[in-house]
Amino acid sequence: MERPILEVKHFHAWFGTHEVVKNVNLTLHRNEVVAVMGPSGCGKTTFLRCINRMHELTPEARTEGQILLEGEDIYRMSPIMLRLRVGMVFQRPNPFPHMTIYENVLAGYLLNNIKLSRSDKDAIVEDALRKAALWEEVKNNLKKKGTFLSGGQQQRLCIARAIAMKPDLLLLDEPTSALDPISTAGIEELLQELKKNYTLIIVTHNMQQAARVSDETAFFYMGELVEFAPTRQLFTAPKDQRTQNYITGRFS
Ligand SMILES: Nc1ncnc2c1ncn2[C@@H]1O[C@H](COP(=O)(O)OP(=O)(O)OP(=O)(O)O)[C@@H](O)[C@H]1O
Repeated sequence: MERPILEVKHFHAWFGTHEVVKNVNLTLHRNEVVAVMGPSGCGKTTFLRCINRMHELTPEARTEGQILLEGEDIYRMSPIMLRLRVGMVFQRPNPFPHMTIYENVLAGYLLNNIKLSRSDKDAIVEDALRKAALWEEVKNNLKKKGTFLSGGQQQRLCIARAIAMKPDLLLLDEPTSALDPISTAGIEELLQELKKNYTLIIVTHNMQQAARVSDETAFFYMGELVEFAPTRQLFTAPKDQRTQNYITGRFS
């Protein structure tokens, strides 16, 4: 069997003395969509931010344990190199306002001073925008600012920006929570396409969304990974009472 893309081993995260991720163990394989679900404040975003080492940017934040990306300990890599391999899409679409659509897609290269020929740039921009299902809508407006797009289009632009770097792993933190239902459906459809080429971890509050888009679901409660299972199994036959309580709406 091929090596897992991500292995999380006895992993903890703190803000000061407050432990918000508690002894998480998890193994992820390629070309899967994994949903991370759980009540507000249970540590979903913090966990995601540990995977690309953004957590440590907060003063007083610390971690313990291991996260291996293709067998390599991410806490022994340079955070900059790691973030080239682990893309992130945030809750609110955040294209760079001073950049054109074209430059936004290439932002990871531009900001890291990675030199490319004009033809390479054109090819990367077209490929990433096609994969993000945005090319047809913007191909004649590449010199316009990214902020001129609708919210759903801006989020697809942010996805294009992340996949332009050809990441091993794409992290999405509630990527549809600021979008209307039609844009949300568009992004969910896109996730199914993206999984052919990428491994995705999506934090979501929305159980229906987790059920629709993911192959596996991780249920967090008060910092603990309570249950990690194929999505259908987790929703139809949860093993833990806390998962059962959550999916039947006994707490939110
Ligand atoms: N910058 C911070 N400094 C201190 N504590 C924080 C910080 N960010 C989050 N926390 C705390 O860490 C815990 C986990 O927060 P986190 O945002 O990871 O949860 P979440 O499950 O993603 O919540 P939500 O679904 O509401 O976004 C919470 O108790 C929160 O108050």
